[in-house]
Order: sequence, then C-alpha cells, then structure tokens
Amino acid sequence: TVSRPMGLRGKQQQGTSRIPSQFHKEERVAMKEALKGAIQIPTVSFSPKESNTTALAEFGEYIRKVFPTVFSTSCVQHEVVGEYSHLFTVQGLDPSLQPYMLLAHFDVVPASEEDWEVPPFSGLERDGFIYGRGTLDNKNSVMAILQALELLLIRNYIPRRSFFIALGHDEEVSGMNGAQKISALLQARGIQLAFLVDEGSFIVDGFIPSLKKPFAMISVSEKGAINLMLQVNMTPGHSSAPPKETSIGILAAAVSRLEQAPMPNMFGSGSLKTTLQHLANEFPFPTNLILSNLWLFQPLVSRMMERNYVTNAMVRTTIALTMFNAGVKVNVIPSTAQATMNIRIHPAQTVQEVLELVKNIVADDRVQFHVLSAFDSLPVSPSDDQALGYQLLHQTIRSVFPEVSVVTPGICIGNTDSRHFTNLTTGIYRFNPLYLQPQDFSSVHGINEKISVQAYETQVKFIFELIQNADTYQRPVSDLHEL
Ligand SMILES: CCCCCCCC/C=C\CCCCCCCC(=O)NCC(=O)O
Ligand SMILES: [Zn+2]
Ligand SMILES: [Zn+2]
Repeated sequence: TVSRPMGLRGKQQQGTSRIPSQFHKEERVAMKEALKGAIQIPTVSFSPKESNTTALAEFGEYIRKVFPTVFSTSCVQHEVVGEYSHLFTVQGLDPSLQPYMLLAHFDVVPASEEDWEVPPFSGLERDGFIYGRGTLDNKNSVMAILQALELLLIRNYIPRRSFFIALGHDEEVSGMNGAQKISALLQARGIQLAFLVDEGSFIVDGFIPSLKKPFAMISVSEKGAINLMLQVNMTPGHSSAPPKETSIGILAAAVSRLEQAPMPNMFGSGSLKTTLQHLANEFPFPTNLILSNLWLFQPLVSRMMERNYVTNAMVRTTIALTMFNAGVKVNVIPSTAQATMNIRIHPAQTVQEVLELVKNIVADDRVQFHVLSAFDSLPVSPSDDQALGYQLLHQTIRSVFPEVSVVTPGICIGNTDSRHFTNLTTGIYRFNPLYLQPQDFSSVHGINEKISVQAYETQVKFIFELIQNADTYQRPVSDLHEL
C-alpha cells in the first residue's frame, strides 16, 4: 500500500504566507561555494580522544562568515556546546506549538589522499559533482539546514513553530561531547520536542535488483552496537624456537570462526518485513505476490535479503573486524594480540544475547573479551497518520520529489547522533533528501564521496519547504471533531 500523508491538508495557516522555494542564480552559486568551503576544512574525528580541534574551531568561524543573517537575526540564538558543537534556537511566533529539531554533524571520518580521484578535502567540482569527505556524511545536511534558514530569513520569513538546529562535532566517535551535551542542556531547560530529523536514510535506488523505481525510506529506528576488543596473552619469546600456538594464531583463528559463522537471520521479527510489504506492489510479477504473502514465502525472502551486504545488514546482527594489532619485531614472538570489532545489533536481539553468541562461537578460554562500548537498538518512532514528524517528511517528499511514489518506514543500519535524544522525543526520524545508489553508499566512509550540485540544491529546497510545512501543519479533521 502507498500510504498518503493523511494528517496534513496543505492549507496555509493564517498570518504566514508561503515563500516559494526558488533561488536565483547568484544564490545557487553561493550555496554550492559555501558547501565546497565546508568540505575544505578537515574536521576529522580519529577516535573519541583524537580529533582535529583546530579544524572544528575553524568550522565555527566559517559558518558565521557564510551565514551572516542566521547569526544576526534576533529570533535566532546561537550557543556553542561541548567546545565545538552548535545549538541554534529559532524562536517561533506561536509558543503553543511544540518545537522540533533539525540535527546533523560536521565531523568526518579520515580519508587517505592516495585512494581518491581528487583530494578528499579539496571540495573540487567536476562534471556537476562536488567531491570530498563529508559531501554525503554529513556536511551536506549541516550546510543545507543553515543555508535554508539563511534564505528564509533573507526573505523575512518568521517561523510560527520554534525549532532547534543542533550540529554535532563528534558523531563519528560517539557524540558524547556534542549531541549528548546538547540533549542534556535542553533537558535541563525542560524542553520536549515534537520530533527530530537527522541523517541516516535516503531515497534508495538500485539496492534490490528487480525493484526498478526508487523509494523514500524514513528510518524510524536504528541498530544497536557493540565495540568489542578480543585479546590473547601468551608467553613471549625467540622466534627461532616457536611454540605450537602464538597469541596471533589463536586470535586469528577466533576471528576467522566469527567471520565464518554469521549471526542468525532475524528477518521474521524485523522492520524490513514491513518495509517490503509497503513496497510489494512496486515489484513485477511474481515478486509482488511473494511479498504480499510473506506468511508463506518468508523463508525464501529472508534468504534473498542475504544476497547483498546492505539488505543482509538489515536482517541480522553483523560483525566487522576493523582493527588488528600484534607484534613489534620480526624475530620476537609477541605476548599480546588484539582484534577490535564493530558489531551492529539487529533490533530483535540484545547486547547480552549477542555477546553470548559471540563467546560461544569463539569457544576458547584463552581469548579475553573487553566490551569498549555497547547499546541496544533504538525505540521505533511512530509512522502512523498522527505522527507529526513522519507526516511532515512524507508531505515534503511528495512535493519536492513528486516522482517518488512510495514512502516507507525502515531501519537505519548505521548509528546517528539522534540516539542521544530519546529523552526529549519519541519521534526520531532519520532521512536525507537525496537519492542513494549502491555506489554512493560505498563512498560513505569509503573513497570518492561526492554530491551532485543539483542534489545539494534540492536538499536546501527540501529543508526550506520542511520548515514552512512545520508551520502550516493542521491536525486531521477527525481529531478536531473529537475536541
Ligand atoms: C528494502 C530495503 C533496501 C534498503 C536499502 C538501504 C540503503 C541504505 C540506506 C542507508 C544507509 C545507511 C547510512 C548510514 C549513515 C550512518 C551515519 C554514520 O556513519 N554513523 C556512524 C556509524 O554508524 O558508525
Ligand atoms: Zn554521519
Ligand atoms: Zn559516518
């Protein structure tokens, strides 16, 4: 079924006139140049303790320079939180309306220069694309949110509904110093949010071979995670007379067992089932019938989902080996070997259950387990007709991307700063108004990350529209009758 945004009637609210999302040539040039400048600042998070703080501070100066109206308009207050993160409070005209939040982050993962076609912090434009680390994850959102607000304020728009813009500086390494502190600050002020919009999902295109049309997936939850370090200690010694087993060999065998034994397929108890049911009619025969009758074909579909990395990540807990350390010299048998892995937990499992499974697969008492950090999957946000945030996104997708016929709830396989805001709202939505194809997904944390100039302009337009839609929302007629 293709659900329609039932809660919204698209009618103008008295006193607020609609501003068309049309930008003239000079504005469009300025907005892409502003994004390029943001990409050129290497705001890299290396680890929770190591980031490029000079660049983080420079980024703060940069946004002041390119968005002067945001920083000088009286209805917008700006605060720096946790040294480098930014919180903007945009005061709306109607205090009876519950505020919402637009969330994004401007730190990025490292990028090694030699692998890229263009230098990753150059922000170079080539063939209609702006290249660089952060063009999709997530400086595009940071800049588009501020750009949309700048353009609205220049046009003398005064919002009716208050909203916050929160820009985190350490999302790629936990968000503890940025998003978490912003959340605590707002909680101390007694703020509750109507909803929140963050990065995390897209208009997805080409991830399922027989589905030819792109669809918008709004992630209403995200997977849990464990950062786990395995360690083996053995007696060190001379490499000329090695023991039968070394710390490296024991650990390598343990992690190999983990790679060879995937966690169970949880398709039957996950939200991917709901997502596919929403999409069933978009598939050709016989897939449409198969997806409409999951009671019968669930085993078949759950196996189909395992065929590519992304849909596989949606049906099970995944384990990625990301760091491996041992040894200091070629003729010295090391005492210690360490392997660190990043586990993403399917919502149908808990941290404890997954740790038990991992221990049973390793099945070697010489391997020590050190949990570096862990959290369960996030609560599922509402996506029904009454869910304001979901319906506003739905409405805005329909108007900005009229060619997209299906909007569906889904799960985010990555983690986002939004998980720090569960104390402020039950309506957490992860959606980037951009098309994403498998090769784009590979570039996120990978090489040659890029955004088309046209896609970035559309992202600005989307936020420009979303802010105005949040001001013109009217409760459904059925609700009003009940009053
Ligand atoms: C039928 C379903 C097909 C679905 C295809 C899904 C396509 C992929 C959509 C979203 C990709 C997830 C992006 C994740 C962004 C996470 C941001 C991030 O890097 N956070 C840090 C971290 O997770 O470590
Ligand atoms: Zn991100
Ligand atoms: Zn990221």
